[in-house]
Amino acid sequence: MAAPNGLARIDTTHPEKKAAAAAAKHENGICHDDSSAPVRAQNIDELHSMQRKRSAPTTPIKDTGASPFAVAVSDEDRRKQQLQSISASLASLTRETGPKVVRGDPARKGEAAAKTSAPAAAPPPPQPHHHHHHHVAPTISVSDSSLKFTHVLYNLSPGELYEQAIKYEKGSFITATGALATLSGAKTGRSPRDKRIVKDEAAAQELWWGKGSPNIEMDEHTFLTNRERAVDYLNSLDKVYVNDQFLNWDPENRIKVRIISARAYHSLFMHNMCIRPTEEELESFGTPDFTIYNAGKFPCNRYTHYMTSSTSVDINLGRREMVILGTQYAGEMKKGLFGVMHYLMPKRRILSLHSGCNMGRDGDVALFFGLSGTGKTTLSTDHNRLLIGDDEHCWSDNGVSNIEGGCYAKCIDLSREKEPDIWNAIKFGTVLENVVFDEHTREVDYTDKSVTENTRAAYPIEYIPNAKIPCVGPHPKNVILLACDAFGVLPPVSKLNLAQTMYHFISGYTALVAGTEDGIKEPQATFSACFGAAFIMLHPTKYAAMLAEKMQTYGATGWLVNTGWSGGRYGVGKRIKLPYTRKIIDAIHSGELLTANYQKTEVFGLEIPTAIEGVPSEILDPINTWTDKAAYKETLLKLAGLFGKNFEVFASYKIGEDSTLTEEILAAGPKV
Ligand SMILES: Nc1ncnc2c1ncn2[C@@H]1O[C@H](COP(=O)(O)OP(=O)(O)OP(=O)(O)O)[C@@H](O)[C@H]1O
Ligand SMILES: O=C([O-])CC(=O)C(=O)O
Ligand SMILES: [Ca+2]
Ligand SMILES: [Mn+2]
Repeated sequence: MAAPNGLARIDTTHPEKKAAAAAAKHENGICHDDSSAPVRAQNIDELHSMQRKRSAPTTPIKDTGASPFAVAVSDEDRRKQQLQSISASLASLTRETGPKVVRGDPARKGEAAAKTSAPAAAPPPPQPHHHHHHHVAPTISVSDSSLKFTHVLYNLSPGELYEQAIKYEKGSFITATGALATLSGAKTGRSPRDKRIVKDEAAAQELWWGKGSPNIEMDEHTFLTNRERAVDYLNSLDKVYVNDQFLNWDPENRIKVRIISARAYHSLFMHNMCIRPTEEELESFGTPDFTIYNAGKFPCNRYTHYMTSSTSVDINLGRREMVILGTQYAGEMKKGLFGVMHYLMPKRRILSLHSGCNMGRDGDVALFFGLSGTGKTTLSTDHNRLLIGDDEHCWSDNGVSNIEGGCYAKCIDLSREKEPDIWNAIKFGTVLENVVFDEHTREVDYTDKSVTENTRAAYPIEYIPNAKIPCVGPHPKNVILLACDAFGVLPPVSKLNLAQTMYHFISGYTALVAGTEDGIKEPQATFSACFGAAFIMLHPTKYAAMLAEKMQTYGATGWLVNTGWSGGRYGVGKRIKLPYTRKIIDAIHSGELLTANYQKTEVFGLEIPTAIEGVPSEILDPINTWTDKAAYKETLLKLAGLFGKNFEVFASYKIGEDSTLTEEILAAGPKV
């Protein structure tokens, strides 16, 4: 119906005639797009309200006990209980009641919010007190904060969190593949030097303190000061995000966690990283076992005792709480909870592990230990195997279980070819931290380190196509210790006996390359006990003894894999090609390496295979790849010296009940 000048003609036909004409056309078997019925809304507001269907009301809580007096709780009562529980979490310790909390976005006035307003909550539940302070907190029953409502955005969906982030948080964008690009602010890695643990009587006895320990003490009063600062900050906001989720896929040892945060970015990160409850599980969630107050946008007060910077990450095991001030790096929450698991699980005789974990189709499980950036996520995400988890696991009498519900992959230099499963997981729902992208196309440039080298993607584990859900498996067959050796002298793979496995597990060697830990930019040899000294709570020998016992009981084999330099040290040689490392790992899984021929290296006394399918044999012994043999020997001895020096502090400890094993472990180190 084009006019002679080529422009569409304005149609002046009466709508009724038009409908009749359309019907006639339809009869001819031709359907035109002007034939659909018009929208039924009377105005734009009504149209908009039609777009969003109200979520179906959740079913009442079913009483699981067999009590004949059990009464079903109504949806309204359940919501009220939830809000009261959140108000109790947010309660100031110096006022009588928690804040008035209300569900919903303050920007959506007059909608759901007004209807669900909760009465001010009951005082917070009594907490175990280990100390008596001479400081008696004043009771302020009336304050401005008790006059205002705190809006609670409770367990929002990724779509809702995207909208919140994009609307309210600068630096939030949707990338070309649908991920949410975010900025974590000034901190782009964890701040281990700003971590504090409350040293109450129980903690003083149970935890590892002193030289080498990551646990820097704080007193209860200082913790409460920081907690109050965080709670007051959170309550001063228009709205807070609350996540109620789980940790640990082992149903008998599941922990309920609540995360209260100021940013949609943090809420989406934890939505991805923790285990997501079903509707039903959420209904009976009740009181959390552990609560995080993430006030990371707000600094700590440097005049507060124990504060050495404006960042403070404080864990109080007695109160089962963690407070974050002065850092918005989201990994702090995930690793804070990991520390808590390192305390709670060993109490139940369960070993917590900083490791990745996957399983072959025949049920053979492998653990991948290693410090940050050594390849836990990269190597446990293996297209030929089922992924149980990439970073945090438990090993109990029943087998292994993932602690988390998501993965946290490094993205620097990420490529579709080398890491296809991680590449494809970066889609809608995934949080992409600190990456750089094209302003217009929104294509991410994974090689760009302008913001940080520690760029990260956090995605739910089911974004990996061969994830094993539920994330549990049988006892491990192989225990792979990953080290990224920037000195280039450790062999690409060695088979370890039990004593050597323990020696290297306790040593926890790598050379940090990227800045996961704030402040570290240049490569540097690092020893971190149990491949995670920053997260362990007890003395390393406690975890080592448990690992030795489990490996012995279940007949697991230990391996040391160098995912670092070959052909010379950092600056001279190159990082071992990922496809070669994958071939090595394949040969461990398949059993090929168990029956290979071995030779023993000097100094470290490591058993190295002479050939591996798909790997050039000359790289298997590092000396072959160095042109300067004298420099090789010198570097080898230097590293051996560093190992020896690091191990000195462990020489006086006994590992397990078995003193023979302890002696064997001490003898399993390099000979200088
Ligand atoms: N030969 C190799 N083996 C393993 N990873 C390699 C190798 N060469 C390069 N890489 C790169 O090293 C990085 C390993 O990071 P990965 O995310 O697996 O660390 P991680 O051990 O999971 O650390 P974190 O505990 O911090 O999450 C990836 O960016 C990977 O592409
Ligand atoms: O915790 C982080 O920031 C990332 C990580 O997995 C680690 O450092 O081990
Ligand atoms: Ca990882
Ligand atoms: Mn990690």
